[in-house]
Amino acid sequence: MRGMAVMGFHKPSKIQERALPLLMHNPPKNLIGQSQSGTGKTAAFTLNMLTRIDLSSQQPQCLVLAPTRELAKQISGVAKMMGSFLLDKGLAVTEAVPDPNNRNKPVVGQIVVGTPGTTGDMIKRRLLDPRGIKILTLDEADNMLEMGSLGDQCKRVKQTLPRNIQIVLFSATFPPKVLDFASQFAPNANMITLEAQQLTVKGIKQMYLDCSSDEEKYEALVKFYGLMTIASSIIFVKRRDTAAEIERRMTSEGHKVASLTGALDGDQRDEVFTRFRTGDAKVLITTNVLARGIDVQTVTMVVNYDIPETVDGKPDFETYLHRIGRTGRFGRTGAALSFVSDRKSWESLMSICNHFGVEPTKLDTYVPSALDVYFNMYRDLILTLVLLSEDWDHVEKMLKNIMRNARNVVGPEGESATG
Ligand SMILES: Nc1ncnc2c1ncn2[C@@H]1O[C@H](COP(=O)(O)OP(=O)(O)OP(=O)(O)O)[C@@H](O)[C@H]1O
Repeated sequence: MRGMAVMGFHKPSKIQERALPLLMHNPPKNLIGQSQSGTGKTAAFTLNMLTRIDLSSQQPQCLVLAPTRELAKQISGVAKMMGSFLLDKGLAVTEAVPDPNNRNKPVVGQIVVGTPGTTGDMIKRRLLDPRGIKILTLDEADNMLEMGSLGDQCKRVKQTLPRNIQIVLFSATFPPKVLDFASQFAPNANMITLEAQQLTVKGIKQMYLDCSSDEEKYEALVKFYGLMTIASSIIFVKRRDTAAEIERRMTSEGHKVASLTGALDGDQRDEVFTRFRTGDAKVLITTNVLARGIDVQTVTMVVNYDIPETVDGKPDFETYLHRIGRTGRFGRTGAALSFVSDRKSWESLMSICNHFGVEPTKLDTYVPSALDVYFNMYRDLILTLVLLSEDWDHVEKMLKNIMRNARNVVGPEGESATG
């Protein structure tokens, strides 16, 4: 309770209120829990672990698996913060993520948070003793149980754990086909699921820019960032080479950007992500690798530079929801801007918006005069950010920037018109 108070949690969210009694009930029962992005699922499963561990032993007792190192580290950070008043009583939280400097170091600590490949490898090499584990939690569980390497790795890890442990699965999305797997992985579980219509993205202002080519997309993106100062934002692309190209162009325009893709090694990823989390770089360019779970509260804008698609080229509803869920967290405001450049990407976006019952606002890229850039192309965005922002210092800075830009483009009349 003291840990939560320090974190500023004064009352539980809906999912916490529903999940906690089910999770903490004795004898322990499995749980499959679904709730919107950014509603505090991490705190729910962390509290369950902190309540159930035996601090007199350093043996691993709770294992959390997450799809990426960034998310595993974030969860371990939450556990350490929420358990900060237990640290002097022997609480230890350890990460099981790739670390070439500590490849042979045994994992101790009641709570272990890892990625499935590395965790499995450590168990195999007897660096992590699975015999005392009593809770297995999968965050982003639908992704973790998908067919393929993540799903296989999770199953393998589970086979090494004692039987009759509590299994907890959380995600914002559980597509029907994965829900079947999930019920096998966590048998007889209590279920908290959302109806399709409850899974909304309506709290986030959604807009799109219709470009005629890839080149126009680049230009529009760079122009967009040239005019706006956004607190922090994430640009999602499909391919690593697009991320590199955007990074190059934006850097040459003087923006401080960070680019994080699977092409980087672990240390580089940590460094890039820290730059973004601390606000040193305001723009993060990334692929779907960071679409899920990441919680950076200053993110007010998500850009879908490429519309998310499944491997077979269909619109990817779940990924869209997870991506835009990086903003608007825990009731905050946020905006999402998607780029389309041909019929296919436009149809994909419309199909996604239709699926979630939202109508995105079209922003105009036609530039008849410099002033129209402000009043047409950016009107909706400016209004959204100005009207909904909670951070008035940021709004003031943004307005000053808009006025300065207007003056640069059209002279003093721009400033008075913008004013
Ligand atoms: N009871 C609470 N009161 C205030 N803030 C909270 C509370 N619970 C969680 N939060 C905050 O809400 C934010 C989102 O929480 P969290 O990252 O756990 O969301 P999530 O549901 O796991 O989202 P996602 O589906 O994107 O992974 C965090 O910054 C967290 O600190």
